[in-house]
Amino acid sequence: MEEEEETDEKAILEQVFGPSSSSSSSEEEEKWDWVAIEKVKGLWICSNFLSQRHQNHLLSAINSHNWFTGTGPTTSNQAMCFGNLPPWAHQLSQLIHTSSSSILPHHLLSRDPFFDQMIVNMYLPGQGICPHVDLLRFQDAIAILSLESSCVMHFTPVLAAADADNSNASSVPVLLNPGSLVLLSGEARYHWKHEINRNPGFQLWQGIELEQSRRISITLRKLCPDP
Ligand SMILES: O=C(O)CCC(=O)C(=O)O
Ligand SMILES: [Fe+2]
Repeated sequence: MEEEEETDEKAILEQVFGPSSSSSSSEEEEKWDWVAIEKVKGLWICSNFLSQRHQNHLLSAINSHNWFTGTGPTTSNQAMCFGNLPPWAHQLSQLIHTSSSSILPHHLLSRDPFFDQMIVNMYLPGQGICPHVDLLRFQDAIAILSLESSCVMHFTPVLAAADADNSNASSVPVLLNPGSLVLLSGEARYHWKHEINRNPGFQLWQGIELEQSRRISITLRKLCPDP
């Protein structure tokens, strides 16, 4: 990483999460190890996007909205924001922008705001999301931050999806651990479906079934301009 980028990174992290205390400074040294998922062009994962302290900070910001604290059958498991994001989400968006400056094409990085729509999803063990391509009302470059519980997200080519055997064979698993950020752009965003199946037996990573607890995800996207 260039020296200037490192300074940027530190400044934004401090702006978002406050200055790091010396006791936790070694844990705070996030280097943003972006890994390209080879089989899915435009799919990137950064497993160490947020330290534990930074994850806790975000979780308390989310909890302060009381989105998921209701009881009974009408309890919501999703919160959506359009346009004006809460300050913590706006800052997270800036952090994602800085961190992805060497990955995303310039025409995506130069848009302002970078993201203007957010969904926060809360999944209990066993709950996931069916295979889908995100709606075309959203532009390219979608970011998903994971908190609390790990899960495996599967990517399947849109064209293979109709043929069950073929789609299983070409499905690409990606581990989303807490604190990780996944970026979908280009082919990964438009030509691959993504899915999280948390039914018993499906959350396998390297042959071992993941232990599940509540999972929270923050999805950030940018709306297309009105036609
Ligand atoms: O919760 C996640 O990790 C994925 C959410 C998602 O794919 C969506 O909201 O379109
Ligand atoms: Fe999605």
